[in-house]
Amino acid sequence: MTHLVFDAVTGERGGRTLFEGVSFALAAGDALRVSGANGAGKSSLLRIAAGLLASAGGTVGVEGRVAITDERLALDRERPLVKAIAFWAGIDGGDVAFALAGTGLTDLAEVPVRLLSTGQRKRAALARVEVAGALIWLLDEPANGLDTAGVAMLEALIARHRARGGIAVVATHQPVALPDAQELVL
Ligand SMILES: Nc1ncnc2c1ncn2[C@@H]1O[C@H](COP(=O)(O)OP(=O)(O)OP(=O)(O)O)[C@@H](O)[C@H]1O
Repeated sequence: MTHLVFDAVTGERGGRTLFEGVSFALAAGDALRVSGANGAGKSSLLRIAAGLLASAGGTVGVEGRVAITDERLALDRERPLVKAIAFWAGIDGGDVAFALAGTGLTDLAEVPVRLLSTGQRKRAALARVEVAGALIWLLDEPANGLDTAGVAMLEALIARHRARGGIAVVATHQPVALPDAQELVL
């Protein structure tokens, strides 16, 4: 069964302890909101969950494929958006049209990634996560740069992901509605 479990996890960066004793258990359909001051370690926690950074203590249990978004956009800047997303669909097998529609980007399909606005780039990052078909979404400040409609789109996307058995971990300073989410303050 899909799950993401932290048991007394310690996060360190550059020899400095950012957090310790962090525990939570997420199963299919669950969400976790991670908040905390700048530098508290939210991004580091997501990177530990993704297996990109080693924890300095405790155990992490992951069952299911993981997709992470951070400030970098893992899309080819020179390609039209639809082709850049399709590159990942080619690897991961997702539905490009569905991902673009779900993020409100259908009309921008032919625009090169480098010409997208800040909010459109944020939407494109979500389309890339959607197309990855992963069950565990790790979203780092996904609402930054999104307008009101964009935040509503994000909320709907996460709700749909959870309804089909996905897990969402959302590190955010913004008010993003995550019904029945667990809360973690670092
Ligand atoms: N590669 C690294 N080497 C050493 N220290 C790092 C490295 N990356 C991040 N840090 C430090 O780790 C701390 C936590 O960073 P992190 O990005 O996880 O925090 P955050 O809670 O996501 O912050 P923000 O709200 O500003 O995005 C910061 O003090 C940062 O300077």
